Amino acid sequence: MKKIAVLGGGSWGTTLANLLAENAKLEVFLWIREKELLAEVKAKGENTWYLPGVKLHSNLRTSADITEVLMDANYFLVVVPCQYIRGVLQEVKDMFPVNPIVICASKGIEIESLSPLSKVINDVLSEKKPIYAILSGPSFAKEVSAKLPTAVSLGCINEKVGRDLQQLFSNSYFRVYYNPDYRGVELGGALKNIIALAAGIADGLGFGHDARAALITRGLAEMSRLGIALGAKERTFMGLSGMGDLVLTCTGDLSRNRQVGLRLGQGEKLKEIINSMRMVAEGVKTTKAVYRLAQSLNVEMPITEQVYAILYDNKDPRQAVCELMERKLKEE
Ligand SMILES: NC(=O)C1=CN([C@@H]2O[C@H](COP(=O)(O)OP(=O)(O)OC[C@H]3O[C@@H](n4cnc5c(N)ncnc54)[C@H](O)[C@@H]3O)[C@@H](O)[C@H]2O)C=CC1
Ligand SMILES: O=C(CO)COP(=O)(O)O
Repeated sequence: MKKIAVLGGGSWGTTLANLLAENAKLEVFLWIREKELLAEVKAKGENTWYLPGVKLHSNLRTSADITEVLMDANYFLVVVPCQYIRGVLQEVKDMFPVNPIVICASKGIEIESLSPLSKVINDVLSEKKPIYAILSGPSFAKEVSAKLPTAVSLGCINEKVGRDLQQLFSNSYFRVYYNPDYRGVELGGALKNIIALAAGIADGLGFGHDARAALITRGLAEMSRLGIALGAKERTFMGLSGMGDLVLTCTGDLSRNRQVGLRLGQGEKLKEIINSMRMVAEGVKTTKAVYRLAQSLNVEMPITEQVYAILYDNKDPRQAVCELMERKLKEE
C-alpha cells in the first residue's frame, strides 16, 4: 500500500488523516508537532487539543518525529498553518523524493513573500520539482469528522494526479471535485477568510442580514478581481472553493475567522482575542498580506482595506463600515 505523510496535527490535519485512514486506500502517518499532545493522542485515541470528542481510526499512525513520518512516503499532505509552512518544509526538504506529489490543505497568503501557498511550496522544494495540488472548499473539521456530507475542490494542473487524488480522498460523506485551476482554488480559500472577518465584524455590530449579504457578494467581487490579476479563472470563484467556502465561513459560527470578527465587532481588542485562542484564524495575517499585494498590483479591494485598518490601525469598526457605505457610487 502507498503511504501518505500528513504534516500538521491541528483540527484539519487530524480530520483529513482520520478520513484517509478510514478510506483505507493509503497507509496514513500524521505528524503531531507537540509532544504532550502526541502522548494524549496515543493514550486516549483522540486529539484532545484540536479535535476533542472524535475517535481516531486504528489505522492512523502518529508521531512527533517528522522524519519518521516523511520516510518513504508517496504523497505529502501539508496542513500546517500558512505562515509556518516555509519554515517546516525548509527543515526537511532533503527528505522529499524527486517529483513529490504535495497536496496543500492550508489556506492563506504568506506575509513575508506575499505568495500563495503553491508558490511557497514550489520555492522551498524547487530542486525536487514538486507536483502541486490544493484541497480547499467549505469544510469545517468538526462537521467532516462527524461524517456530515461535505463537498470540496481539488485543484491540480496535472489532470492524472488530480483525478487520482480525487479518488483517494472521496468517500460517501466527502465528495471531491477536480479543477485544473489550482491557483483559483487556493486563492478562494485564502481570501474568503478576510471577508469572514468582515462579516463577523458586521454581525458583532448588530448590522443584520442585509449587511452580511452585501459583504458576501461584494467580497466575492473583490476576491475575483485579485484572483484574475494573479492568473486564476473567474469561474473558479463561483465554485466550492470560492463562493462555497465564502458563504460557509461568513455565516457558520464554527468559523474561527468569523468568531474573531464577531468579537472585534463587539469591542474586544485583536490582541486579547488572539491570545485567548489556541487555534489559528488565518485571515488575520492573510489580511496584511493581501492588503499589500492588492496595493502592489493596483487591485481595488475596499473590504480588505477596511478589515486591514480595523486589525492593524485600530480603526473603529463602525467607522470602517460607514466608509464602505459612503464610497463613490458605482456600477455593479
Ligand atoms: N479547522 C478547519 O475546519 C479547517 C482548517 N483549514 C486550514 O488548515 C490549516 C491548519 O489549520 P487547523 O488544522 O485548523 O489548525 P488548528 O488551529 O486546529 O491548530 C493549530 C495548528 O498550528 C500548529 N502550529 C502552531 N505553532 C506552530 C509552529 N510554530 N510551527 C508549525 N505549526 C505550528 C499546531 O501544531 C496545530 O497543528 C489552516 O490553514 C486552516 O485555514 C482548512 C479547512 C478547514
Ligand atoms: O476554512 C474553513 C472551512 O472551510 C475553516 O474556517 P475557519 O478557519 O474560519 O474556522
